[in-house]
Amino acid sequence: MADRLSDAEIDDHLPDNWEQDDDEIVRMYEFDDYLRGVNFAQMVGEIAEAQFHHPEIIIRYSGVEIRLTSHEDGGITDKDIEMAELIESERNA
Ligand SMILES: C[C@H](O)[C@H](O)[C@H]1CNC2=NC(N)=NC(=O)C2=N1
Repeated sequence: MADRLSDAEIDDHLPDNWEQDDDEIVRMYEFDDYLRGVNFAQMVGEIAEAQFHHPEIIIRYSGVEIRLTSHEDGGITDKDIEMAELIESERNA
């Protein structure tokens, strides 16, 4: 079990371009090519499997939305922040 973060802690630790939406953290990654978005979703899935912490991945024509929460802990934890940071690192690699 991980401790849920306070709104202030979340705000302090959210990577740029990520937002809090109730008990999730959310980021939309825009792509001008649908299959680049699909490939990005695959990469996110591989990170999720490695971390054993799984986001909701919504693939749209305009881009890919990533939504993270810690289901077992009932809210946002360090695991979600770490996943967001890992996804950002891969996206910017
Ligand atoms: C049994 C439980 O599903 C697993 O421990 C993992 C799998 N991936 C998970 N992913 C997320 N986002 N939250 C979880 O609580 C979680 N739990």
